[in-house]
Amino acid sequence: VTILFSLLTVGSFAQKQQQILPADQEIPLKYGANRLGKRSDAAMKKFRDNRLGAFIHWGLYAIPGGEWNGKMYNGAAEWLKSWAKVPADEWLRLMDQWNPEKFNAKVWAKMARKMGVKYVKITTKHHEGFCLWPSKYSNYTVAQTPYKKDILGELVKAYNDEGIDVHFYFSVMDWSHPDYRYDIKSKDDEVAFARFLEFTDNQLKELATRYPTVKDFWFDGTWDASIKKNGWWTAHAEQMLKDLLPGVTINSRLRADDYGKRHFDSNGHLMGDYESGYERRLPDPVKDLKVTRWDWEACMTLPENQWGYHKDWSLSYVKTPLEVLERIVHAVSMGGNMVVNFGPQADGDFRREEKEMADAIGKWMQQYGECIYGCDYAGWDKQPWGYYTHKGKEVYMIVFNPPYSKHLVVKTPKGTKILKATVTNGKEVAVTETARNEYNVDMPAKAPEGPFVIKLQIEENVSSADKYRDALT
Ligand SMILES: C[C@@H]1O/C(=N\OC(=O)Nc2ccccc2)[C@@H](O)[C@H](O)[C@@H]1O
Repeated sequence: VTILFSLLTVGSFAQKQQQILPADQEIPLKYGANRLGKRSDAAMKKFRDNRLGAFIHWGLYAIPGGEWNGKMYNGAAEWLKSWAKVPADEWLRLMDQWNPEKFNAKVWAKMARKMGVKYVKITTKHHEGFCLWPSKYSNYTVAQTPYKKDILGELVKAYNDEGIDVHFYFSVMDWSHPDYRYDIKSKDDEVAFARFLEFTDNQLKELATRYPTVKDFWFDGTWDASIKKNGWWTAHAEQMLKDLLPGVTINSRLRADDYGKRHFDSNGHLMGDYESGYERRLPDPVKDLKVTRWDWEACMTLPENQWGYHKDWSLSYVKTPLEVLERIVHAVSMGGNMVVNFGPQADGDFRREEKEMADAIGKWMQQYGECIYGCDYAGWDKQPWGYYTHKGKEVYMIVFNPPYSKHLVVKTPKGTKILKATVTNGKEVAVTETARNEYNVDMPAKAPEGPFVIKLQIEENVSSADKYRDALT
């Protein structure tokens, strides 16, 4: 009882605090974190340096687009089967209508390149169980639709040809499979779920071998008790993919440890290669600086919560391109990646709002992308005018809120001096030291129309004669 109590206490403590327990208090885990700290290999560096990605949520749900039997549901469109309580066999009959006549993988890839994304995460199979590839382990795939062809294969080739990395979204929870269980409550459940995990292994091996250029697996649909009670399998799935595809990255959402703890194990260590809990939310730039200790990737939707295509976006607020841009910069400023979602229409084209957003982001990234790609957390105190990112000997100021004072207050860490400040077009702006490690960086005389970047040349570990006297309070 004591051991169980202490485990539960540790577990809940770690869950709330994600605190790293002193090594001598750590509990032994067979299926906990395989590694402490960030991965430092080239494949993870590429994942991190990419910084900006796009999500593609595309499946049968795009056909009804949030409406079933004449009733509009304002929940996430890719969950319509659940909201409308549609039986699996009836839902999967949507396959007879799957024939995206406007689909052109090359057009999608060019749109992604113009937006400036360095990787695209594609839903190979969402909760509904419909596979965008001709899986030989399921009857619910593109091969059994009027379209017939391997959509996933076409997309992998088209994106890779544009120099864009491809990541696979994979939902473990599969509403089409008779052996899926939400919980394990009997021997029968155990036997059925074992068959289900074998089916899942087969599909993962199939994806890894058919599409060996895939760089990442983003697991989803892993929150049910059935998975949490099979933490061993989540560790096995990660290792199986890493054996098949050396360098591949795996998100934390796959993992559950010996006690069902997800993302961070019972000792508070991150499982997988990057945290994937920031979905439609971001860490606070002052209160949540703990996230800078590990790799993480956020993902976001344009509406409040629509991943798959929904025909009526008037049901919630739709973010402007500027609001999308600020979230991208916010994530990178805290050492994270940002993945912006697209929910293609059933015909294979994109809705106007998504095309306009991609175009606007692409224009900004073309001019200022150097403050995003390959950049990281600068470690400087957040200021109201915007965000910092850091690369090599440079710190970038990304200005979203220009002040009436016409100068931008910058507080540098102890021993760090600002040598020069230039606007991206090369023009210098004045830098005035106002106090110890405090500066006013002037706004450019003609402030750009929208968010812009000032590049700071810095010198670190400078010990200068301290000309400032602190008040003797
Ligand atoms: C990216 C999204 O991922 C999902 N679910 O994610 C979560 O449940 N996310 C979550 C839940 C609790 C905490 C943090 C994130 C899916 O159900 C949804 O359709 C979409 O594919």
